[in-house]
Amino acid sequence: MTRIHIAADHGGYEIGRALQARALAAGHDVIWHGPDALDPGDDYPAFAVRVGKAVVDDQDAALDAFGVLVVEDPAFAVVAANKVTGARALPAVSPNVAIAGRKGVDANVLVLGGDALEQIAWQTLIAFVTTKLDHAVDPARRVLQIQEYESAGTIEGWAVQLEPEQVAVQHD
Ligand SMILES: O=C(CO)[C@H](O)[C@H](O)COP(=O)(O)O
Repeated sequence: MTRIHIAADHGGYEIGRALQARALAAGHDVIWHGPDALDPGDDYPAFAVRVGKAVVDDQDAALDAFGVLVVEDPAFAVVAANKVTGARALPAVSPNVAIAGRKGVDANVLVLGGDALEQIAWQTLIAFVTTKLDHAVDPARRVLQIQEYESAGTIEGWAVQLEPEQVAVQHD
């Protein structure tokens, strides 16, 4: 069962709640990170950081977890979520964009726009949580380089070299 941490600010509240309901109905372990009700004055950074941190904590504990944020302009919340060490948030307007983000950079937080059609947003979410990082040296090495900078503060050290046998075994 995939755990989905989800939140929305006032720019995406309705779609956020709709996606929460659909994910629950589909059998996922869904955790809503707020707000409790539509608040036209709320601010996205707290939701973005909460969701990013919850996902990273779960992934560090080897849980299958993803984050979903729904806001008016996804780019802003992407910036906030990516301040969490270990978060790799990206905006996606379609399943294909979500799939590319999962395959290319092992993205773990999906940021959707509140003006998205519910059905497209749902298909994008499902594509995101069911696609894996490409089992290839290049994307794996690049994710390791990002992680190297996050943890060591350098971008040219231990993670630059990666041989094919060092890529983690893919589990389907
Ligand atoms: O897009 C957003 C975050 O990424 C917010 O939903 C947006 O900034 C809200 O702005 P406003 O209060 O002006 O409606």
